[in-house]
Amino acid sequence: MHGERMTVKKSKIIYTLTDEAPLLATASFLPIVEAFAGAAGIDVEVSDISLASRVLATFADQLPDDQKVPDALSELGRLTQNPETNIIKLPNISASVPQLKAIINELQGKGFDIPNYPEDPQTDEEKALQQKYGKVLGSAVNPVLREGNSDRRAPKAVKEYAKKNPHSMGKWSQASRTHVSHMRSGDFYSSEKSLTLDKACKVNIEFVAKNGEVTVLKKGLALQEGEIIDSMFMSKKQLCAYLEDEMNDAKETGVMFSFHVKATMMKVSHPIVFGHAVKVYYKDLFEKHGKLFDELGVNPNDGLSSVYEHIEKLPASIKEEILSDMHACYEKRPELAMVDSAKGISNLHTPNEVIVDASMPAMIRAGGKMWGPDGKMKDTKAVMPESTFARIYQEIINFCKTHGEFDPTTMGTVPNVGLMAQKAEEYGSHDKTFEMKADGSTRIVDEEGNVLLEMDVEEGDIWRMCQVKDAPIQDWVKLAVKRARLSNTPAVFWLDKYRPHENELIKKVEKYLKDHDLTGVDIKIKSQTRAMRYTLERILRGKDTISVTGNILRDYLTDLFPILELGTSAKMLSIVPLMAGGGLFETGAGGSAPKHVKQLIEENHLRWDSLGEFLALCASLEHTAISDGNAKAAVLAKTLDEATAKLLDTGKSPSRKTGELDNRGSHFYLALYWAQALAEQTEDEALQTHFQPLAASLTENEEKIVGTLTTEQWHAVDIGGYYKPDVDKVREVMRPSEIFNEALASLK
Ligand SMILES: NC(=O)C1=CN([C@@H]2O[C@H](COP(=O)(O)OP(=O)(O)OC[C@H]3O[C@@H](n4cnc5c(N)ncnc54)[C@H](OP(=O)(O)O)[C@@H]3O)[C@@H](O)[C@H]2O)C=CC1
Ligand SMILES: O=C(O)CCC(=O)C(=O)O
Ligand SMILES: [Mg+2]
Repeated sequence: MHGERMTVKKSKIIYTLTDEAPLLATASFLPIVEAFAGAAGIDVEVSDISLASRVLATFADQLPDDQKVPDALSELGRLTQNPETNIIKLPNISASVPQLKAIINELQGKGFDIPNYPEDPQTDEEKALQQKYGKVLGSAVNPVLREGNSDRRAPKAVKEYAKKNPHSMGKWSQASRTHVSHMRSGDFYSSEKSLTLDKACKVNIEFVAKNGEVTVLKKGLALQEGEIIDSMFMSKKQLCAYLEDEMNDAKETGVMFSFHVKATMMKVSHPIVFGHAVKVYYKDLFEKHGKLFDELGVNPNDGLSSVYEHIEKLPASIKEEILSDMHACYEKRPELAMVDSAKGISNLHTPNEVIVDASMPAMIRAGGKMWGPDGKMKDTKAVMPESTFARIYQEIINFCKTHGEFDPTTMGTVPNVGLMAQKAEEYGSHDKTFEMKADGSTRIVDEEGNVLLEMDVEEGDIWRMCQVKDAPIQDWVKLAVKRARLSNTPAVFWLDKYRPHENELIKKVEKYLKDHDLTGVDIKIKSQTRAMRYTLERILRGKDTISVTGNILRDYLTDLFPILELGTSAKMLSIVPLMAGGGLFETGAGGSAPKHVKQLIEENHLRWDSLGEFLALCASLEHTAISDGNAKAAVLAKTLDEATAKLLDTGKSPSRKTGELDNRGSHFYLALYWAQALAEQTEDEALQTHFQPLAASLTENEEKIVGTLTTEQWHAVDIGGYYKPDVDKVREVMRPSEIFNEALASLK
């Protein structure tokens, strides 16, 4: 033997089941993945990390056996530490409280005996329950799985396609009144303090009241040597004064008001900020009915929807008075940007419908406009209280006003290398974020009693601690150098030396860059506004620039540039090389597109584009080929790449319009082109023979299959639920072509 026989390990890819549009798309695409991957000896295992599954897993101990659900997310989290792990991760809902209440309602209606969410817990039992539900709230999935830094980019074929087939871009006028507003003091940026630990230690987070009484907010937090920690707060007083000023300014100057936060991902701090915006906008309403609202359990952090929800139970006359007082606010306040102007749903309705990473780029792509209450697109004052990152948007708006909108046929591309691993920076601050109950000071104290960081705070301030470990920073610098070298593209670290946290980061970046051979690579460090300006000057000239950023800018920039360059961030390749050696392949850089579900249910058309899934699958197969020595997987990856390019070239991506090719149709074409490419290649004869019958039958039946997939549209369909749709009903809707289904089944 002498090791001559090549041993091929059994390979496995884990495919996640998530929510909304991507879950529906999976019902159609997963059978294709299973059929094709099976030919290379790859098992495709599913892992249900949907919001529904996560809620049910939380209460597994109190559900009957036939309703118990395993804790798939924790298991996946454990697997990220295993070098053999290969996960394809689709976008999932990061739930706000109103969404959590809606899903609890749906699950209870389906016979799952789970408790209501205690919004205002009084007893210890209710407090424990709120904590339990807290684990599924907000961005509860991504931080668990992202045990590596982020590499997001537009693949060459996708960028070329966008250049040849540009999406529409709204016109930017120099007379546009759109601008970004942020706090000038009293925000996290203004108060931030930061340091790098010279030795490992354990710390407590403490609040010291004016009378000297100490409350431990968090106990025994273990920190590593070389870790950067920060302490910062946002002043409630200054935030509310700022919001009042900005609303008055918008009213006086006749510009619309829009509010952009990330209440889903920044699940503790931003709902509070959002709640202040609601209370300030509807100040008269809350002043007059505040006591009643408190009794009813209205929570402004859940948006105006909470007022609507709770006044339902009131007698008609009181309800009408409240609604009339609510409408009176609109007379005094500026127009609000809308989510759905037909239904009167505004930007302040719920905290999850306007999410900054997607909302600002969509506005910039539309020429600086958002929908107004009258259903018309208008200029807006985009309010983003926290100044740390808001300034990049003003910079790009200035640029668009001067140079006009970007031209997708000529503009360069901006890939991103993002610091993300091990819950880096603000992203991991949720369990260290506190709303201050009184005036006093907060401090981070080590076990020897040394105060590491301390600051004075007032009642209502939002204080938080962030941390970033040293190993992820080293890995991030390495990834940046690697991407710069492999793509022969300049890389810019977007770091601001006047921000204490980033000043600490700069020291480490400068140190760790020395570990690499930098000959021939162009690496710079620039403050955020300068980095933005530099990158935009280059984009305009068709030049590419890698942005190397911290976690929040990773999120912002990987929607911003793709939406301008490609029309959507769904077309991004989104790789997370896990630090333990495995691979996490995310599909696109966007979310779960709730609007798409509505169109499917009403008109049986799913406009979700699975290009992100195709790209992730290809990268996952390439990873399998290398890590498992699976040569067939390499052939599958190569042919999938060809099929994806052909799908783009032949215009078989889903259309937005009902009656035209949709998600299901585009999956058919991917399968057809992939089978044809496999049947034609000669690198692996067994695969060639295996796929020839499928290629022949799909080619022969193209018209019939596509006919079924498109003519069935235009009528309402029932999928038996929103958060936990019925599996059989979804299958029926998403896989309507028997001929296609049988052809795939015959491959096994
Ligand atoms: N990786 C993850 O898990 C992420 C999850 N999220 C979560 O997703 C949900 C929705 O977030 P939201 O901010 O609305 O952002 P989305 O990215 O879901 O939606 C914004 C818009 O982008 C377009 N879009 C996104 N993906 C696709 C796709 N595959 N094909 C075609 N168009 C696409 C759609 O435009 P149009 O309607 O014009 O067709 C959509 O309405 C939230 O619960 C959020 O927390 C958000 C980001 C990442
Ligand atoms: O985790 C989330 O809530 C959103 C993640 C996101 O928007 C991103 O990674 O781009
Ligand atoms: Mg994002």
